[in-house]
This record gives sequence, C-alpha cells and structure tokens, in this order.
Amino acid sequence: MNRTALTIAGSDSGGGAGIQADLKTFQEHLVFGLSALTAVTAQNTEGVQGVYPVEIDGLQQQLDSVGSDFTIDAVKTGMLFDEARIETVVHAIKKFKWKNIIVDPVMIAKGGDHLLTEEAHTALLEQLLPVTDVITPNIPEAEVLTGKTIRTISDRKEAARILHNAGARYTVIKGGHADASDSTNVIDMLFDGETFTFFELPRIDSKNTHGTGCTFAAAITAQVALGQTVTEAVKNAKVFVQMAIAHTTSLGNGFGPTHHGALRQFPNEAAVLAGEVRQWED
Ligand SMILES: Nc1ncnc2c1ncn2[C@@H]1O[C@H](COP(=O)(O)OP(=O)(O)O)[C@@H](O)[C@H]1O
Ligand SMILES: Cc1ncc(COP(=O)(O)O)c(N)n1
Repeated sequence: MNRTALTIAGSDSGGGAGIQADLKTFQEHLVFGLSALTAVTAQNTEGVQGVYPVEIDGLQQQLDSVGSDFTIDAVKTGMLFDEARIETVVHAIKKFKWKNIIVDPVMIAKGGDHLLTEEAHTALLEQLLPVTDVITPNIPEAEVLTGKTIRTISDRKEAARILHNAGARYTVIKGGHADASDSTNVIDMLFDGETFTFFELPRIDSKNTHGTGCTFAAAITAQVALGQTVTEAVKNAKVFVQMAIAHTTSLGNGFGPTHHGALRQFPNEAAVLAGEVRQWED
C-alpha cells in the first residue's frame, strides 16, 4: 500500500459520510488515507445535531503536517464550511503543488442542514474551481453553482459546460436526485471539456443512502491515486457505491449509511455489476 490520498472534510460522528466515509473507502481500495478536518459535526442517521468548525490555524497546521511529510497522490475535498476554510485549502493546494484534486461541493446534508455557508459559494467557484481536476456535484449543487434549473440531460450538459469554463477539468453531475422521469435508473454524467460520457445502473429503492456522494467521490479519488484515468475511475466508483447501497444493513433509525466493504465482501457480484454498467458517449 504505497499510494496515498488526502481527504479534507468534516467529521460525521455517524460514520457514514464525511471523513469517515472517505477513509473507509480509501482503505477498501488499499490506498493509504490521510485526513485534515475542517469541522466536527455531531450527526447520525436522523440528522445533524451540531456543527463545530475547526479553527483556521488548526486546519492550516493539519495541511502543513501532511503536506510537508507525505507524497500525496490525490486529494479530495468534502465539507469546507466557509470562505476562510476554502481559502486555507486552496493556499495549501498551491503551496504543496498537489495534483489530482477531486472536489465534492458538499453544501447541504440530506436532512437539510447547511454544511457550507451561502457566502462561500463564490469562493468555491472563483478560488477552488480553477485548481480542480474533478468536481462531483449532485443536481441541487450543480443548480446552485450554475444558477440554472436542471431537469433534462441537456440542462445537465449546459451546467457541466459552465463548470468546465469556471476551471474544473472534469465535471461529474450525479443523478441520484434526478426526478421520476429517469427513476428506474441512475445516470451519472462525466464531461471532460469535449465529450460527455454517461454511466447508468438501476436505481436501488433504499432509504440508506447517507454518504453516497462522499463515498462516490472518495472512490474516484482512490482510483485516481492508483493511476486510473478519470473515466475508468468514475465507472469503478459507480460500481463501488452501487455495491455499498445494495448491501446496507439499516443501521440507526433514520437514513442509514452504506456498506463500504460490500465490493470486497461480494467480489463476484461486483464483477458482474461492472459488466452491467451501461456506458455511452455523446
Ligand atoms: N438510489 C440509488 N440507487 C443507485 N445509485 C444511487 C442511488 N442514489 C445515489 N446513487 C449513486 O450514488 C452517487 C451519489 O449520488 P447523489 O445521490 O446524486 O449524490 P449526493 O449523495 O451527493 O446527494 C452517484 O454515483 C449515484 O449514481
Ligand atoms: C461531515 C459531512 N460531510 C458530508 C456530508 C454529505 O453527505 P452525503 O454524501 O450524504 O451528501 C455529511 N452529511 N456530513
């Protein structure tokens, strides 16, 4: 295990999202996980009970500690909380010349609690996107970042173009939130500035989807750290998260976490699933 990935994100005491989801996902890929906490959340499957940002000095020191010691093969950002923390992260990315930056623009937890202040949206667009390799918004996040309503695939394409022009080399607009029109399947769309690539698998009817976005982006990060192309990374991450949703065990009383170890536990099923991903370009 000589590849490393750094997650810069919030802690989810409930263990299904945030830093915990990222580190579990890195480990499942045999990538050594490093972390810098932006905030501590008191959270479970029923919601977010409290948010405690880490002091700027504390965040900066964590980034300096890992950056000055480790070669880092890929970096993932999750909950960044506010503009000051975004600035601190962008500063470290530039200072240590980190490559392979995967940005999950976490804004609102599934229960509706804010994990990024509204004032920070501009900083995300103007400061973080120019140093971003892959951004992975869900549909509501892509709508906020682009100011466009997204209903159709052509709306998604337009949003991806806007994010590409704002600096993201690759954009993945995830389809978990797409409405009833394509509800039997979930389509994730990748844009590299020229080609749109679509990845489709059946929608799983489950309420245990807490942390799917974190898990998906962490799997992309681990795959990129291992040297996969972004297209392969997105496809493999979709299989990873599909397995994790398919094998949840309903922990907690609310929206339960996914099973990060599912692909390892059921390798034959995962191999079949990998062959079932419908992938096409446009
Ligand atoms: N019910 C579901 N069935 C299958 N895949 C899902 C489901 N919900 C989400 N996903 C997948 O999980 C990942 C996260 O999707 P999404 O729900 O859109 O983002 P977020 O968790 O950030 O809100 C994507 O790869 C998406 O395809
Ligand atoms: C600390 C933290 N970070 C991110 C999320 C988003 O989770 P999801 O992947 O379900 O959108 C969360 N609920 N908590």
